[in-house]
Amino acid sequence: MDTPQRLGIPLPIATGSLGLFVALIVGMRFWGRKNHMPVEGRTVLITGASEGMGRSAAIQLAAKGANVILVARNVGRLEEALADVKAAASSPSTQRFTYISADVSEPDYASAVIAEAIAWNGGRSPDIVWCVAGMSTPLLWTDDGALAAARRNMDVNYFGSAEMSRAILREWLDPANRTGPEAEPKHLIFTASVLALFAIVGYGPYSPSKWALRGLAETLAMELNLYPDNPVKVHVVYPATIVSPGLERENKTKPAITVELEKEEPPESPDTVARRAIAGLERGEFFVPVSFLGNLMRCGVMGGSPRNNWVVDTLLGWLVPIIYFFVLRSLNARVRAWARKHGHPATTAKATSRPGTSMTSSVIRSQRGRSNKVTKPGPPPRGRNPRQVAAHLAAHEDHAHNHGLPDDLKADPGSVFDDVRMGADDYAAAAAAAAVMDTDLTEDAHGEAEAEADMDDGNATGTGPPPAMPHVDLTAANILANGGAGPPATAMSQPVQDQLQEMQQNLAHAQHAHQQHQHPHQHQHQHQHQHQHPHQHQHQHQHQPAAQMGTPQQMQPGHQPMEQPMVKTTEELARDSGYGELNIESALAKRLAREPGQRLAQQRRPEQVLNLARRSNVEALFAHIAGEPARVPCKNCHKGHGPWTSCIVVDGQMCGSCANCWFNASGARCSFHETRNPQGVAQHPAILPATTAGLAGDAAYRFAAPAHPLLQSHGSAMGGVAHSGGLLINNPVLQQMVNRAMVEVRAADKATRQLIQIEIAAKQLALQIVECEEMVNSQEQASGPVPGQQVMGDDSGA
Ligand SMILES: NC(=O)C1=CN([C@@H]2O[C@H](COP(=O)(O)OP(=O)(O)OC[C@H]3O[C@@H](n4cnc5c(N)ncnc54)[C@H](OP(=O)(O)O)[C@@H]3O)[C@@H](O)[C@H]2O)C=CC1
Ligand SMILES: CCCCCCCCCCCCCCCC(=O)[C@@H](N)CO
Repeated sequence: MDTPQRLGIPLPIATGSLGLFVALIVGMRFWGRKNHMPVEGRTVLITGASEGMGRSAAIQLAAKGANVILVARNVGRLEEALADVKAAASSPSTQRFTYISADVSEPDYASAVIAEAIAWNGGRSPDIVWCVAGMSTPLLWTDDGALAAARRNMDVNYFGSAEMSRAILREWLDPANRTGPEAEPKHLIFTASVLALFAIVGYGPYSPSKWALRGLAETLAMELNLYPDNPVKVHVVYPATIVSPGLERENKTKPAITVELEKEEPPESPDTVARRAIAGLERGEFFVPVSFLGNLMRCGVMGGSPRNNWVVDTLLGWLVPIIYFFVLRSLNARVRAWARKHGHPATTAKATSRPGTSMTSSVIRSQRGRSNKVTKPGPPPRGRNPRQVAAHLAAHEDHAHNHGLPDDLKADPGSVFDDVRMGADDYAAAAAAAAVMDTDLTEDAHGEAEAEADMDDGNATGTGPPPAMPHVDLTAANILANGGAGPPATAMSQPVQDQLQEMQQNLAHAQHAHQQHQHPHQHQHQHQHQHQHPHQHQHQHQHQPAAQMGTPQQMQPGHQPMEQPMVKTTEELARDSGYGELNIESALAKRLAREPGQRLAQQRRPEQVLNLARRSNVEALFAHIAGEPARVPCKNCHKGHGPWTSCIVVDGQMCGSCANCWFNASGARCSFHETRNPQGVAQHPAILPATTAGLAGDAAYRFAAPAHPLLQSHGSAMGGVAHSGGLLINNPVLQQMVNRAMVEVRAADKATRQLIQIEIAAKQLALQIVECEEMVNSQEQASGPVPGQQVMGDDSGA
């Protein structure tokens, strides 16, 4: 009775409530003895089964005759746990055990896990799924990293279980898997915490994830009534403190006041908690508390929750407010007393186990490369008043997820991508910080690798390698620009634009074969394409000599074996770009001339004749062909200066300037050059790490062949025009573009890849919409509306 007294509950009330509780529980025993969750011969899948309560549950269920599938990330620990589970089996000859390594915080992890489990289980889904995997990062809400920790806790605790529950329910509830209402129900078990019922200071990053879980579980408890022929029972376990490896980890960031208050609920061993939880599950409870206080808390929050027992729950429910009357007064008084004694939490970081400094260093440590808005300003200077410090921390962190994009857009459209990337960096750093909290503080050798893995998963939510979708830098934007009355096209876009224009014109022509009013230039395209085999296809861009593709021979890489990479040297591409004999004199020019070229040089003003007698201008030309595109163009290129259409840099060359600014001016005006430090180029955040090596023999070209969705969508937009297939794919410019994209994507880290994908998706959407608009417009412009059927007819006739 020590606890209630410390909580300020008068003894009579404490004994009274306990007596009532015990009487009711004892009473319960008489009218509910059936085992509602037999496990013998059933298959149980448990996430978070390699340590702590999950591991104990796995062992105990094995001892009751279950087949068990353990899920966690770390294979070494899974193997150890698996051995323990096997050793506990009641009939080792018939029971089967396995593990699956998976990270529950990965989006879409669960369906693969369930598929693997079903395959292992002879085609049958597990009968019981218990989501135990979880983590906790206790922090005061204004502590550094609390928001990042909250996201991470949500990803693991809530989404980890949410995804799993969805994957298994889609199996269980499949009409094909009907068992009828009388069949033994499946069991879906969530693991929350008493902190989902009763909040205490310091669990801001954690409690909501468990509250969310409860919200989901109760929703499902009702939703499952929709499937009387696929009976499934939902349960939620509400442990209090479990003495587990997880507890050790969370204690490293736990505020001292939290440590103090949670002493009210005595810690239990994982085995005890698992045993009580299984007992509750066998009693058929929805709401599975595993301690006295846990049960009281449960009765205090019932609301519309399913009842374990209407009589007990109702009576205790009446009692709990009276208990809370004392408990809450006591707890809050203690927190206030704590504050009086220890002062503002921000100033007591050093004196206690508060994580202030270590958290900050975690963030810095796990950060890669550039500084960002989370880490840049560093810890607040000492000597500020505590309120300012707290305000600083809070404002600072909120800012990280709160960019004023519209304003930025107004100020400088070119900065949008940069800004978005900064946002992602912030998130990456935040996730990294959380990841470090999650695992890096563990003592074992896995820590580092896990932190890395976690960090990656924070950076990039996608699973597996990114699809082989090239980053079509700028191209789609230019197509868009071309589609509307937009700004003039820039890098690499003109040939693509032309191709698309041709295709659209072909389409238009097919639709309106007798249309008279044609621009001569367009007309020419049409006549050229109309009856030609795609590989003989040749186009003449009179307005764009610099972008000439060279001879028809060069335009037909499709005739080469696909495995053979088509890589030209920079010098060859310079020639292909329309620059004749060049004096290659300087060392840089000589070196670049031999390097694999990345692109054709396209002039902003095609008619302009460049002075290539100047040695550095040849360097600039070669650099433009051989270099890497700057992530964000320099100010000059952004404004449209310089001879060529894109901003290209060569790592460590041209004093850091881009090729355009090197031309004629030796880089003097280039904003990359401002530091006058050649090394600065590679470090400039706007520039990707340059990786020009290794294109020869690169499989890049093979990836060029499977049509990029962008191209496919145009192919299909052709609506059946015969030669749409080979049109774009055989274009060397496109192949260069794909090769370059390969280089860029290989060099990109996960966060950048995600952004690349987002960018692509955004552009594709835009493209689709604009094309759709154009299609509609062109149909309207034609001699009256043309019904779709007729168009098809015309096509097939063409
Ligand atoms: N300890 C406590 O005081 C309390 C804990 N709880 C909850 O009870 C459950 C068990 O806690 P506890 O016994 O402390 O567990 P531990 O923290 O000791 O063990 C966690 C288990 O989950 C696995 N896991 C963690 N993160 C992931 C992930 N991202 N993907 C897959 N598996 C993961 C771990 O393996 P690996 O790291 O290899 O992936 C390990 O097997 C958790 O949900 C926890 O939130 C509730 C109340 C109190
Ligand atoms: C009628 C109700 C009376 C209420 C008394 C309140 C006493 C406070 C006990 C708080 C216990 C906190 C355990 C945290 C477990 C957990 O989930 C973390 N370890 C995270 O892993």
